[in-house]
Amino acid sequence: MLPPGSFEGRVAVITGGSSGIGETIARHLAALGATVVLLGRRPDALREVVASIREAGGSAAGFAADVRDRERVEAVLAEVVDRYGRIDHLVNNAAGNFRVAPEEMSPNAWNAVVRIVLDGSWHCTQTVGRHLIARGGGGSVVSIGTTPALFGDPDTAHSASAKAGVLAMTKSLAIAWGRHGIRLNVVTPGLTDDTGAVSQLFAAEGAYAANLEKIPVGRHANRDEIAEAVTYLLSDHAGYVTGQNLVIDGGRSLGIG
Ligand SMILES: CCCCCCC/C=C/C(=O)SCCNC(=O)CCNC(=O)[C@H](O)C(C)(C)COP(=O)(O)OP(=O)(O)OC[C@H]1O[C@@H](n2cnc3c(N)ncnc32)[C@H](O)[C@@H]1OP(=O)(O)O
Ligand SMILES: NC(=O)C1=CN([C@@H]2O[C@H](COP(=O)(O)OP(=O)(O)OC[C@H]3O[C@@H](n4cnc5c(N)ncnc54)[C@H](OP(=O)(O)O)[C@@H]3O)[C@@H](O)[C@H]2O)C=CC1
Repeated sequence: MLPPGSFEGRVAVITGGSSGIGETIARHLAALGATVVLLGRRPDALREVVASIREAGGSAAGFAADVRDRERVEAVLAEVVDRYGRIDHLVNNAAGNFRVAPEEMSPNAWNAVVRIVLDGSWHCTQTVGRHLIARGGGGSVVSIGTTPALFGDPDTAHSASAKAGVLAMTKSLAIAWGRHGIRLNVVTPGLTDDTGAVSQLFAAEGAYAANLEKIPVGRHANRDEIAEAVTYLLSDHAGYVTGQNLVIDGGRSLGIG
């Protein structure tokens, strides 16, 4: 969708870039010229994706990091700046989720998800934001949202609450950092094929297919459709767009709100 070379000379950090939607975002950014830096907990998964991006002619590196670990996040991002001289873009994509009734949820279960989604996004965004401000501004951040953050979901209150926090963080920092030329937006996907969310949340026989009847366009999203929206919002073509939430769910949430 974007002209080739749109991200030439740029460095983009993608959390959870070793699988699912994050992996596809990384592939798109690399194909558009960015050096992509992937963060995730599993070194093997990172190695595999980095190798395959390089084989396709892209520039990529992977760093094992749990986004809940502030010290590790800061150390990794400092190493990225040392190695490449800059960070221009951040995609807060890493997330954890599982279905559990709110009255059954343990404190640790709540914390696991909230600390990955909300705290992890904060750690990465504040660290990258400080770098961008120190270098004189510019740059952009996209965080991945979820429709339950907008409308609620009884089975994933931890995730919905954390993602609602990410949306509020995005709007708040868009105001605070607009004067530095830093833009922040959210992309909110509907259910997307070949992702951890589907295997984690729609594992029951027939559950994923049954969801189709609720989607006006009659199909689930594919990962490329989400990645294209993310690359657009990160790019200079979206230079006047900040603090927004782009919902890409085939119309699923229309009529709910
Ligand atoms: C209409 C459209 C709606 C679409 C919504 C889709 C939104 C999608 C959002 C997503 O984020 S999808 C991403 C899916 N991918 C993943 O979840 C991969 C990463 N996940 C994980 O690493 C784990 O699942 C994790 C639990 C989130 C974190 O792993 P960690 O190793 O840190 O935690 P644990 O020690 O395993 O567990 C912590 C705590 O949580 C309890 N717990 C774990 N799973 C469940 C479960 N299925 N049900 C209830 N509780 C669970 C676990 O027991 C621990 O609690 P305590 O036992 O210690 O009290
Ligand atoms: N797929 C869908 O239908 C939808 C997805 N979303 C959102 O899209 C994003 C991607 O989802 P999806 O592709 O399904 O997810 P996946 O489960 O496929 O991928 C999640 C990625 O996040 C990484 N990750 C998880 N926890 C951590 C952590 N603590 N630190 C660092 N990395 C971590 C995982 O790597 P590792 O395990 O190696 O750490 C993995 O690479 C998420 O934000 C999700 O909430 C929103 C709506 C719908």
